[in-house]
Amino acid sequence: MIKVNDKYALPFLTGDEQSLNERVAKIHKQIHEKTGKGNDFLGWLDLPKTYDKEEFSRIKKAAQKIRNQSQVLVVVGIGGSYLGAKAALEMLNSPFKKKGDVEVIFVGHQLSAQYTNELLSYLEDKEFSINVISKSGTTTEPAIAFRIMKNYLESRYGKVASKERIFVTTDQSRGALRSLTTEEGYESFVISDDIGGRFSVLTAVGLLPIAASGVDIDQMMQGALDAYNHMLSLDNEAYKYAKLRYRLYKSGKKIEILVNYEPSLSFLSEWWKQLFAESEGKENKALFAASANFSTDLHSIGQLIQEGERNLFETVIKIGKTEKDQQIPSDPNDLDGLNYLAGKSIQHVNDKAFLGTLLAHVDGGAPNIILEVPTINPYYFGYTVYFFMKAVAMSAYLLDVNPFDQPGVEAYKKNMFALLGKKGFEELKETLLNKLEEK
Ligand SMILES: O=P(O)(O)OC[C@H]1O[C@](O)(CO)[C@@H](O)[C@@H]1O
Repeated sequence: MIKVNDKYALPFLTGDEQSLNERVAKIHKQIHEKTGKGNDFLGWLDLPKTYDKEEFSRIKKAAQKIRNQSQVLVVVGIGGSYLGAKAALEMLNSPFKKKGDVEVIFVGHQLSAQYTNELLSYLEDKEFSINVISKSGTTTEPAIAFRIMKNYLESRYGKVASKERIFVTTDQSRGALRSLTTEEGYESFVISDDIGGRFSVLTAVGLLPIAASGVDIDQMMQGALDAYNHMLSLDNEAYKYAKLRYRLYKSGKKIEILVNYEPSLSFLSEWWKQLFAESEGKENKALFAASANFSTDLHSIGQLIQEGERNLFETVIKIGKTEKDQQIPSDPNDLDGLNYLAGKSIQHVNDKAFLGTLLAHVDGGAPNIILEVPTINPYYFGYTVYFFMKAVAMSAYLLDVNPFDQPGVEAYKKNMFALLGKKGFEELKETLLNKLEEK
């Protein structure tokens, strides 16, 4: 299980814990009785127990089909329809491509012409399939990418054979992607109405690309189920984390940096950023969700964490033990002076880097919350994502905002549509053009 170590955060805390505990108890009831703000988006809460087993086995079959017919799986999606799968793949697969592996490549998570063009060239001599993921089916970035990828796929395999290579994950009945799927007869999977994008990694949204890459999704769901059970009662580690970050926020901290000491966790942090920032960042509230990869970033933003404005704290994901380790060899000449480490492992050095940094940053006035995760495997991916989802629900409710909407994301979209000349946005276009011309 994940343990929250608060030893290095407690000295920085102010505020009355008793009254906070009473609020937490009330919110816990609200979450489980589904009576709080946005309560129609709590489908993720019981999912590890109630997920559709029939669809789950269909996902595994589709993943196998993709593995049989493709060298590359192109996954089209953005935000919650991208980050969860990306986080799992980075965390659980080797950073170096192995012969025979299905390579999963994402597109539609930005609007880069260069990237899209390079991808098309890369696919030229490879067998590939597409998994397009969009709950709304209308998000501009993936919609454009899918149109381009589908065109290219059909030019390669023909329209009929392409149908065997397109896998759609979208809403059950609404949206452009659902209509297209029904019309073309693509194999499809459902994102249920009561699960928002950033809470969807344990649905087909995450499961299909993750399974296609060869990761054991049974283990992943087992981890999520255990987390679900460990976090059913009021006294749980997710709420402990939520309370700590809330109290740090209330004592004046404005930035939370999620820190890891394993590069394979860097996209878990990207997933976490969306989860916390979209859930909490509203009504002029919330901690800024940032991330850092150590020891890499100790040689860049480490200086600021140590001595910059004291408006931040760190939440460190500490992995107990990695599956693989590497010994440092002895050298007869010892010109680099490293023989004092000969026979020691890199893991050992990394552990000392963690401890040294922890003490230095805490001494420098940066509180540290430590999340102790035993190891990196599919089980702990499932466990960790459920832990964070439960934590963010509590944390956002403590801020008294709706954890499950994201109204602010529409602002850039509207402006972009207007500037692109989309029908219905003519007036806004005028206003924007005037603004751009103002000196
Ligand atoms: O799956 P969709 O509907 O394409 O949305 C993708 C992402 O866009 C957002 O709605 C924000 O625009 C996210 O919440 C979501 O994860």
